[in-house]
Amino acid sequence: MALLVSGFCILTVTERTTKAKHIQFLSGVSVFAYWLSALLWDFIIFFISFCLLMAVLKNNKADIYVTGFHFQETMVIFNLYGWAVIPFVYLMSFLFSKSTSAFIQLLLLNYFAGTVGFLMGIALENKMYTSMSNITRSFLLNSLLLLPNYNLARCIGEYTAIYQTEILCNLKNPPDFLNCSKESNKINSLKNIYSLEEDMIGKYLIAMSITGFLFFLFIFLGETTLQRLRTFLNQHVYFGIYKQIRKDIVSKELSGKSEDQDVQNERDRILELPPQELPNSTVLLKELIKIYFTYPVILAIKNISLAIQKGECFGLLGYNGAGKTTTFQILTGEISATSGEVFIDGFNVTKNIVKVRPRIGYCPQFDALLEYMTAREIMMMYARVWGVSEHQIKPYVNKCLNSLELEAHADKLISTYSGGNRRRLSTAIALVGKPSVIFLDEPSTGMDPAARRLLWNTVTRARESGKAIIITSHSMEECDALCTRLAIMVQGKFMCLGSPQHLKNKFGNIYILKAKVKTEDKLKDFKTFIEMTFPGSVLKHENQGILNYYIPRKDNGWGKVFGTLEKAKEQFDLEDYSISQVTLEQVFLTFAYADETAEGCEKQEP
Ligand SMILES: Nc1ncnc2c1ncn2[C@@H]1O[C@H](COP(=O)(O)OP(=O)(O)OP(=O)(O)O)[C@@H](O)[C@H]1O
Repeated sequence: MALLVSGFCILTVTERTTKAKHIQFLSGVSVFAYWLSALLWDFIIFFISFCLLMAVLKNNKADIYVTGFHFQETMVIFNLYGWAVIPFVYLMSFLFSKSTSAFIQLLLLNYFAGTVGFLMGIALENKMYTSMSNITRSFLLNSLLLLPNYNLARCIGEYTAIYQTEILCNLKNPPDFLNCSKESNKINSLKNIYSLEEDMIGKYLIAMSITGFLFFLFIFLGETTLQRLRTFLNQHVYFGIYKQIRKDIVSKELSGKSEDQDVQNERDRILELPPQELPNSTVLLKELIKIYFTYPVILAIKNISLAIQKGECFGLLGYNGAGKTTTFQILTGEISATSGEVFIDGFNVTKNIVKVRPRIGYCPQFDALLEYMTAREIMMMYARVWGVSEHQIKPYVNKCLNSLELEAHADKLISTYSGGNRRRLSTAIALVGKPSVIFLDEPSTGMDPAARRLLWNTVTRARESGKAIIITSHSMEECDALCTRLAIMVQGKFMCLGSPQHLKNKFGNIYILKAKVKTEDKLKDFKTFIEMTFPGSVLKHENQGILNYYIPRKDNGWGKVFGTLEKAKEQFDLEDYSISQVTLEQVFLTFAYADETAEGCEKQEP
């Protein structure tokens, strides 16, 4: 039994750690429905296993458990055990982050609760521990009642003892060690088997009925109230203490003031908004701070403010550890902010998460997929959860699968998918239903160029249909292609904000010149020519006659640069040349420099 029931933790741990549960909540599944359906399903498995066990007992002529009314009694014991132990395993599974270790440790716990617990219970009842006070003894005995496997073992133990005695007392010559007249009296009043008397199973059955309900209640409270308690502690206790003892860091790092004019303008605009206008943006972050109170304390988000409207695709760029995923986790209600407010479609994420969840589509950084389903099945499940009507589900799912060219893999198990196909499917799930905001955390990781283009088209179509999209990516090409606005995050702060073109114009105050000189003897002259004609130009790279220059834009228009290079082409025997504007990647790299050189750093313009 311990082996069977401990297995029920595998899915709950997997779905929690892979975030598949979070995605289901975002799709509109209520906490109650999620756990109740898990309980019902596992109970069906448990019941089938119980029936098989009964068949084995019957086959082995273990009549005291199966024949006549005994079958009903065995059924009551096992069903109440199932009712208690399944929520118990679910509750315990919250302590683990790996399904395999959860399974092994719960297996040991359940096994020893049933064996060692059983022996302990008997020893305590028989007052073998003479030095123990009665209070301690009854405390330990009552504590053991919290363990479903202990209750099962005691029920089976008492039950077997009663009926075994009955059989022996009915023999012609009952054994002498049994006081059969007394035992028969007890057995004759069969109703007593459920009584609360000692040697009867009543109290264990009651314990299982109550604990099953309590465990389920704790799970429900853990999913709802615990999150609120954690938020309260973070916002009012830990942050309050931190503000007192680290005033210097709070005033320097968390003030929210920015060196960058665009970031500061956005912040001022949001702070000046009257409270009744705050909910008008599709996504609004107001003075958002997230601190992880670990050792050492991590300032993951340092007071950022941002408003995103319908039809916008906003890119959140930054190096590993900049705070992008943390921002997403707060926006989707997975974790709470330490300070500040976040609104989605006018609803405060912290205070009204139930209303916020169905407005969000989320493709997390690591695929939150249920490996044992096919793409079609999982899409149908989410479509159903989103409320797509039953007769439309099939065409709807086909359309979604087609849009990311997944139909060829639609009926294969997800566990057999390649990394790129998993990302495609995760993105398709984020787009299911009618979310007004879609969060895509590095959606194109591992995709081939064709799949990436397909993704871009799908995202652009979603944006044009009026959804707000927030995307993180390490591909600057992708951000350039998709984003209407973007921000570069460094160590939890926005360092710049605006459209890709605006940022290129603002920070890319250089041209990039690539030229190939045919003959070696003209190379030196060409270099001197460039340095004289464009003072301040820098030779970034040289290889086999190919020169790569950064030319300052100041006083040098496109016309002047092209005109000069056209003349130089003949004069210095250039095989070819190209002039381009700075790329988004180069803008991004300037902030990398800032990230590496200083904490809470300022940007270095190229
Ligand atoms: N659960 C956590 N506990 C403690 N610190 C955390 C936790 N999650 C994130 N951090 C820290 O917060 C900071 C921001 O992390 P985050 O995952 O948001 O970065 P990111 O920009 O998404 O990085 P990547 O591009 O690698 O995904 C990092 O310093 C990280 O170590």
